[in-house]
Amino acid sequence: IKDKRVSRRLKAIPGPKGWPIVGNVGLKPEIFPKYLKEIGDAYGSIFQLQILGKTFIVIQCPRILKEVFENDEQCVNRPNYFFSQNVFCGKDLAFGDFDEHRQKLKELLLNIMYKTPDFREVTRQGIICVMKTFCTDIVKTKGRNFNPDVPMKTFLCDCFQLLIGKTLPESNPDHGMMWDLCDWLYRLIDPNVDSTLRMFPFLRFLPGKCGHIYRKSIEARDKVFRIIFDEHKATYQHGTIRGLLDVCFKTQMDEKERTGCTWLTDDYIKGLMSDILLAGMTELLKAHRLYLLLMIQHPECQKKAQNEIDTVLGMNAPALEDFDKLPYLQATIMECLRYTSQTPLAIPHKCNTDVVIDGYLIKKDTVIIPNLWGIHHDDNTWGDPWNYRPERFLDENGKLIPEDHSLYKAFIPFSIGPRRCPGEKFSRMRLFLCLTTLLQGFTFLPPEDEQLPSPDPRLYTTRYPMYEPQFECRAIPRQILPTNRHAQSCK
Ligand code: HEM
Repeated sequence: IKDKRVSRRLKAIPGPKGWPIVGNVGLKPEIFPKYLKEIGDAYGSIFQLQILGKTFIVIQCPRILKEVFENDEQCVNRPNYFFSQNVFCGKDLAFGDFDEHRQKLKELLLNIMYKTPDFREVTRQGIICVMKTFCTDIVKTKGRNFNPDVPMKTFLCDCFQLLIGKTLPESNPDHGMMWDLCDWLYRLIDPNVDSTLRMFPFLRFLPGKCGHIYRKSIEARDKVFRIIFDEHKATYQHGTIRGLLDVCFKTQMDEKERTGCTWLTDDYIKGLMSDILLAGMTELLKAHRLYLLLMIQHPECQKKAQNEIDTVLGMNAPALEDFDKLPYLQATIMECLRYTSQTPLAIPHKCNTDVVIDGYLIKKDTVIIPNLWGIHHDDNTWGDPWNYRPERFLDENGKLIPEDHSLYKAFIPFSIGPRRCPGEKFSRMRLFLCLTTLLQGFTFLPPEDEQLPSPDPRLYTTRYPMYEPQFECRAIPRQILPTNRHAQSCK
């Protein structure tokens, strides 16, 4: 906004008054989204915080968020992250500015995931195969207490399938290496660690917590790059597509052949691969885990979903064509994503230009925090936001509400705009197939002689990026495991 007169007429963004110089630095970060929601309830659905001279704008209204995020040009960048620059050479998709290369990278990922029929089929077959192993693992627990994270982590390792077209057998000592990488990177992303290293980058070479986390992350990264990336690239044969990495290699080589050089360097491919591991595997793990917890805490919802599955599918394994035939099941998944809001503050955005919203001026380079958690628990929109109630997503005929329904518009677990999650459709497809299969085969019960944690999102320890409660449970087989009408071969 160059014209000073216009800029003066704009309102000042409200927000809590902070201390001189340090600003609102004393915020209680333990349950940060909840705390932000409380500030929003007092100051409005767009407000500002000042922290050490920097302005942060928090938005917790879907309409305003749409206006700000859906414009391709105004708010698609990211704040600086130490880990992105230093672990991924600033070339990963999720934590860098949305420049020309990242736009192409995202388009490439979306094309591979959703527009390549062969790839879709490989993914679908992969899910069906690992589901079989997953169910067998659960049967082995024989109704005793077990931590669902254990089989789930093995089962989600099939993100290998997405990347390289095969899964590493459980017996392979490198089977768990991706979880190692995710664990270390999540510690590094923690704002306390990331901002300390951004301010004092030399700490990464010194003993102490930050340096230790950084070095462990690099070690885990190098192992994954060596075993997945390097080995796969060395065995790539032009024309043969085994998974997402091969599509990237093909694009890289085709462009090199055509023009003599390519923007799609190995660093970009490695960055993309890491995003898929970090964003994909951990988010899916959280979603599956929380869904099971909710089903155990709400046995009436579990029963209703099972009845629907029995009526519609009987003993047949679910297929994607069954999506619309199981509205209640869909509603339980949507309500889980709303209620838990497992990615509570999404990934912060940064304005690439001055933006005027609702009469407020937001200056270029201001960081915008979308409080999805706050949006999903707004009393005015949802009425009873703290109840897990799948029926809210159904109409009077038991059908899923249409996408233009006001509740659907306020339901944004994958965020919105050009930077929305590219894994949305993939995740919804996966959650549908996996959770349907699980409820078809098993009834999930609380553990014996142990307390089940509450699924109430107001109680989560929100050490960023939110580690929800871990728990043990029991699973009782309901019937012989579903017969598979679709998988041709599960090697
Ligand atoms: C239940 C599962 C998931 C949830 C709730 C979720 C949620 C989100 C959210 C809220 C964002 C931030 C969007 C923004 O900045 O406005 C995001 C970004 C992202 N997600 Fe997901 N996600 C899930 C699964 C996945 C999966 C399976 C993949 C991988 C295939 C994935 C890949 C990504 C990537 C690459 C980004 C960064 C996009 C960009 O910066 O342009 N996510 N996700």
